[in-house]
Amino acid sequence: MSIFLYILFIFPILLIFFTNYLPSKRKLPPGPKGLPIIGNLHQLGRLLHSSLHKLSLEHGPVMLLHFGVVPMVVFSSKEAAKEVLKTHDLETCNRPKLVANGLFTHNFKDIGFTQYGEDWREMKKLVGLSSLVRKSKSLSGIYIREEECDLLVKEISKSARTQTLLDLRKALYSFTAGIIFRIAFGQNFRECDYIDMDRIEELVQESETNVCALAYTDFFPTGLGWFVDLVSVIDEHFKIAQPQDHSDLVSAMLNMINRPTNSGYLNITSEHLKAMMTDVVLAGVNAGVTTMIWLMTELIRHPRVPIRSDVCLLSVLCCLLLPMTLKTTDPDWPGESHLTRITEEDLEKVEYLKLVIKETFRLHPPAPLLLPRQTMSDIEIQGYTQSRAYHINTYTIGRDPKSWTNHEEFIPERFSNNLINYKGQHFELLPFGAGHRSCPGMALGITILELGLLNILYFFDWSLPNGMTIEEIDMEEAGDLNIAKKVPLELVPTLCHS
Ligand code: HEM
Repeated sequence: MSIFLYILFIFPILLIFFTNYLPSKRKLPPGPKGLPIIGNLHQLGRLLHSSLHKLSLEHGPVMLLHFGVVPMVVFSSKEAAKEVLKTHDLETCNRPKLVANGLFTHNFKDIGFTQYGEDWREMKKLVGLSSLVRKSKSLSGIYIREEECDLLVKEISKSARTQTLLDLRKALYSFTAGIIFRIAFGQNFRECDYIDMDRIEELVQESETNVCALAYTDFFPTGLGWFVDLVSVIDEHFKIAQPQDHSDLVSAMLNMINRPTNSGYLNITSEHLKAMMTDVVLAGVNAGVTTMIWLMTELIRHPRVPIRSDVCLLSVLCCLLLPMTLKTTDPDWPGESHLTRITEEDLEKVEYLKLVIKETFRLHPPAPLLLPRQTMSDIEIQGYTQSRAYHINTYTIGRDPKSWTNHEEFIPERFSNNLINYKGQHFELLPFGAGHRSCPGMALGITILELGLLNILYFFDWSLPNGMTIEEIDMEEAGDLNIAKKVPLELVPTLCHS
């Protein structure tokens, strides 16, 4: 019995103690002193990125902490991020198996949390390069986005006509989820009764919290029945008798069952499907909506020169440049009989919007710590030996005074005279990460973001509810992986084009 106890409890504790707390020959990064067993957990608040930001100001851009017994290095400078994500890309593209090892998404059958290897490569290809991109670039993808833009504009014009408050997040959520569901799963949630759209936002938040809280339950309840009825989605794909059509993700995955890969056969199971759908909904919908809300909040907070005049200029530019393409008799369409539909080509004409998006990403990266990574072999970063799990704090990097003047201010023009973009080559701005584990949905994510924003800025003027001042806008953050505005952004839209 005592040997059993030793093996089960005492031996692992001693092992952790010796490996983590006793002096090591390696040069380890500095960091706040922790307590036995709980490590630095007592120094971390509700918002992890914000706690790490404060700690890094004290301990430097490479910092070692212990999340309980798990050692974690946090990189908070663009130089460290560059070294780790560029120089050591392949060695550092694994995901750590965190505390609740094995409890993560469907036994690591998803993309985001799975280990580097053949399965991951095949799954990532599916989201990043093949079906999703093909579909999103195809005519049907463009058509889906146009339809969803129309629905968004009509929904908002109802509030504009009655001058009632609108919870912008709700409208943008159904716009974004509408596009992602139709492109990724081939399902229009408005037309099928097995997708509970009213609960989807709530459930996405809930599942994200579960991932982060490392709850000792199954993170994503089996069957995904609470979210989307997977069996119905698959049935629907067979029912439509379209075995040749691999244009959406589910069709493409069904097509991959038992397809040979470089290392034998990739057995796509229903676990893979569930995990992939969870990834796409969590990663694809939330980050975009969060960014649109932060951007609108910042625009409302900055009505003065130079921001205000530039936002006006944006509208003026839109008026001048966007073509009046169609006529409509639709009574719900804002304005008179002309339907000025924003097309995807118009996105190239509104340069200022792109600057505003970059500035929003800088100050409010939707996933400020990216997803955690782990080195696959010992490497040296910024003079320290590194063979541990690590986070990159893009929140701190986006506010680093060495990279940004007036770093706390919202100034989109800072991007007008430089080439910094968010595609993973400039390590001071990493909203999509960089390297092998960067976001495969970036192109689609950006298109949805720009389209949604241009539609709501072009057709409507936005104001705060009666009596509310800019100073009263609450900027508190909430969330775990995805950091959103805590208090809903409720605004009154007014039609501005007829
Ligand atoms: C504005 C929109 C989006 C933002 C800001 C965003 C951001 C991110 C970030 C920061 C990561 C972690 C990257 C890293 O650790 O280096 C990520 C990963 C991921 N994203 Fe996105 N994302 C967006 C849209 C999308 C969309 C539309 C999809 C799919 C339809 C998607 C699918 C994924 C997946 C599957 C991963 C995991 C990749 C891996 O681990 O290999 N994302 N995203």
